[in-house]
Amino acid sequence: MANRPSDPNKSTPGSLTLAVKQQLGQFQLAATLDLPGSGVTGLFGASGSGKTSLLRLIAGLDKSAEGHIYIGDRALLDTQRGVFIPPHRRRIGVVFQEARLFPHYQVRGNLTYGMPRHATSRFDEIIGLLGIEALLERMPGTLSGGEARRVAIGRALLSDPQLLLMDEPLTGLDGARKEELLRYITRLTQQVDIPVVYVSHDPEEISAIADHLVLMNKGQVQASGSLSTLLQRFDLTHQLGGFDAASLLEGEVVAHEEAYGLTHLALDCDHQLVLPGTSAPLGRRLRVRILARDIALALTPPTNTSYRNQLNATISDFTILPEAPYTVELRLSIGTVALRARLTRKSWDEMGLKQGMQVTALIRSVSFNAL
Ligand SMILES: Nc1ncnc2c1ncn2[C@@H]1O[C@H](COP(=O)(O)OP(=O)(O)OP(=O)(O)O)[C@@H](O)[C@H]1O
Repeated sequence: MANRPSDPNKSTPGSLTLAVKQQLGQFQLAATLDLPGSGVTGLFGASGSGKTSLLRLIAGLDKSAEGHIYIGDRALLDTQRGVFIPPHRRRIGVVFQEARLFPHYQVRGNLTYGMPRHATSRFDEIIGLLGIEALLERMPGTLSGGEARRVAIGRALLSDPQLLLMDEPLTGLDGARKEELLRYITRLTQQVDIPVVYVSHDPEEISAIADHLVLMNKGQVQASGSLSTLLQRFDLTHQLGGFDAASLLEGEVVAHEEAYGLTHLALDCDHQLVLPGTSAPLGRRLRVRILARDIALALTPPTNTSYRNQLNATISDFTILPEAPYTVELRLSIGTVALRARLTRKSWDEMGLKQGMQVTALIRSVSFNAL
């Protein structure tokens, strides 16, 4: 079990530390975690892996666990010391799959319910970030699903929490509403300095929002670390999306080709990517996602191709996973940046590829998904 932060000087303010055990019928949750005190942690795992159960324990909605949960050096639960802080005193904001608004209060009343006086100054900023200014006098029953969730997020934030928990907040929304709400949530998490634990079983959603990833499997924490690092791990390929194994790259917008609708992104090394045009201003940092299966390799830089991205790369590692014996999983390094790729075993053999070889990674610009 993880150590309790007994020395307050050693615990990071706001960081969540827990080691809990709970029996739920046949299911046993046994989770040990130490999360960063800022940014977004994606809590990811198959259906029934224990994500919601863990979130309920953190929020204090379930009393039947043993162990401890701390935020910094503040105990929320410590069964050895007989500590259980009730949910309303934990200073944790919770957003569930459904909005759970009070039906007889206007949106404004829902937002200000439970808002401490010192949070009043944040009201305008938060409703602005969530784009709900025009909804304040409406009744919850008249809101769309996406609007109601934005109000629920606003209410959770205005309760002045030290931690925000979100349990699949996009569930049940259609494609366009989902994207819109994801954009609001991403913007919010970038501007509001409160750590967020975000539960989802959608790899793309997690890639868009999370900095840190916790992978749950059968009630246990299988892996915890920075999202981009865990995405590079071959052994987690299956759990992290399988066929959709991807890499996250981050860079700075350095040029727009208006006439062709293309944007140039400088990676953290000497390389540039060309992607579909974005409205991001020059100098803005952008995160892009690229699927392993969208990368092709050539032994020498080809001429006359339609690939807009031709990057000098080194094969840093490779493996053949038992569940996919006819494909080769590769890790490429492009300067300091790591990139996952996947080839058929036949291409690997015919090209005579080996670890340490220099190759050219070919990527069509349309394959990049700006997040
Ligand atoms: N009160 C309970 N009694 C018995 N079993 C329970 C109880 N609560 C949860 N479980 C079981 O614990 C397991 C984990 O459930 P949990 O809802 O935490 O999973 P999850 O990862 O959030 O899944 P999903 O992605 O489907 O929401 C499931 O097998 C569930 O049936």
